[in-house]
Amino acid sequence: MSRAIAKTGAVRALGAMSGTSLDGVDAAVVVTDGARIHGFGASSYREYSVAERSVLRAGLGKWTGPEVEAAAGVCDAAHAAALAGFEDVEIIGFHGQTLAHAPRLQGTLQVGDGAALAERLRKPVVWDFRSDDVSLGGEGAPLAPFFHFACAKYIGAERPLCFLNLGGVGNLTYVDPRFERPEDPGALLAFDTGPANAPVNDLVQERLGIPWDADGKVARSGKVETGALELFLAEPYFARMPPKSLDRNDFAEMVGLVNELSDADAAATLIAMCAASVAQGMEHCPEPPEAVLVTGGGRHNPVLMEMLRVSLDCAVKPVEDAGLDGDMLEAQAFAHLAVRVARGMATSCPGTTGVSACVGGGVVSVPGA
Ligand SMILES: Nc1ncnc2c1ncn2[C@@H]1O[C@H](COP(=O)(O)OP(=O)(O)OP(=O)(O)O)[C@@H](O)[C@H]1O
Ligand SMILES: CC(=O)N[C@H]1[C@@H]2OC[C@@H](O2)[C@@H](O)[C@@H]1O[C@H](C)C(=O)O
Repeated sequence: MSRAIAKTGAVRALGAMSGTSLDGVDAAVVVTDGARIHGFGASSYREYSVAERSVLRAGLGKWTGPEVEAAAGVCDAAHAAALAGFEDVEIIGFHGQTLAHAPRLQGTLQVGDGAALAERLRKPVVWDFRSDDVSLGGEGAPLAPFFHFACAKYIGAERPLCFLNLGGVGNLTYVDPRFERPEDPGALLAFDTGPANAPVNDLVQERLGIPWDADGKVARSGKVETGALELFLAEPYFARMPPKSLDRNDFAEMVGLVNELSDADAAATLIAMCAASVAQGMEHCPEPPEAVLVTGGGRHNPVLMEMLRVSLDCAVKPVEDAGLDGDMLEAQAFAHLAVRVARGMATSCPGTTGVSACVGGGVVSVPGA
C-alpha cells in the first residue's frame, strides 16, 4: 500500500460526520499530528433534503437490502458534494452514516464507500472506523474520546473534565489530562449516556410535524411527569458499568411512556429523561470533573441545559466557553482519528469502548493504489 501521509509532523486533515439525527453532513479541518492538535481550519455543513432524509431514515435498523443500498447512495453523494470544496487537505476521515449498531450481535454498520470517495476526491480516505474495535470485543463507540483527550490538552486543562455530546444519542467522555497519552490506563472513561434529542425529535415530528423542538419552546411550558421518568431510569442500561453504547432507536419506545401527556408535558419529560440519564452516568466518573463541556445540538436547547445545571454538581458550559466549536467537534474528531489510523496509532482502548486492548481501527484507501 502506498503511504497515505508523511510519518511525522502536523498535517491538514478533513473530517466528515453524518450523525444519528440525520440532519446533514458536517465537515471540518484540523491541523494535527495525531497526538496533539496544532489548530483548526475551515468547516462546512451540507444539509440533507427532506427526500434524502427519508431515504436514510428508511435504512435505520437494517443491515442489508435495498433500503441500505439506497441510504449508502445518499450518504456517498452528499459527502462527495460536501467535501469537494476542501482542496488543501492531505487526508480525509470519513465516518459515514450509522444505520444499525448491535456490537455483541450483528456488529455495527456505517454505510458509505471510502474507497470510491478516495478515487473521486483524489485524496487518501480513512473509513470504517468502528469494525476492528467490535471484532476485538469492543463496543465500537464512542470513538470521539481520543479526540476529546487532545482537546483537553489543546485548551490547557490541568484537572479532570468531561465532554458531553448531545446529538440523537448522548455520550460522555471523562478526561484526566494529567496523563500523557489517551491510551494510558485511567486517562479516559467513555460511554453513551442514553437517548438525547432523538426521542423529543420523534415526538414533535409525529405530533406537530416539526423536526425538533427549537430552543425548547414546546418543552418550556411543560411539567415533568415523574412516574414516566422513574420508569425510564429503571431500565437496566443505566445501572450497567461502562463502557457501553447504544443504537439510535434503542429507546424509541420511551415516546410511548409519554403518550398520554400533553405536547408540552411530553416534551419536558423526554428532555428530563436525557438530563437524568446524564446525571446517572456522571456517577461513574472516577473523580468529580471541574466542568462538563457540552457539545452537539442539545447545547442549543436552553431547557435541557437548565435541567443539566440543576442535576449536576459541577459547571455545565457549552464547549464554546473553552474556545471549541460544538457544531463541528465530531467532524473534527474523525479528522484527528484519520491521522492516528494512518500513522498506526490507537483510536480506542479498554476505557473508551471496552475493547480487549488498544486498537487503531479503520481502513485506509489511497487513490490509484
Ligand atoms: N436550537 C435548538 N433547540 C433545540 N434543539 C436543538 C437546537 N439545535 C439543535 N438541536 C437538537 O440537536 C439535534 C442535532 O444534534 P447533532 O447535530 O449534534 O446530532 P448528530 O451529530 O446527528 O447526532 P449524534 O451525535 O448522536 O450522532 C437536532 O436534531 C435537535 O434535536
Ligand atoms: C454507532 C454510532 O455511530 N454511535 C454514535 C452515536 O452518536 C452519538 C453516540 O451514538 C456515539 O456513540 C457515536 O458517535 C460519536 C461520534 C462517537 O463515536 O464518539
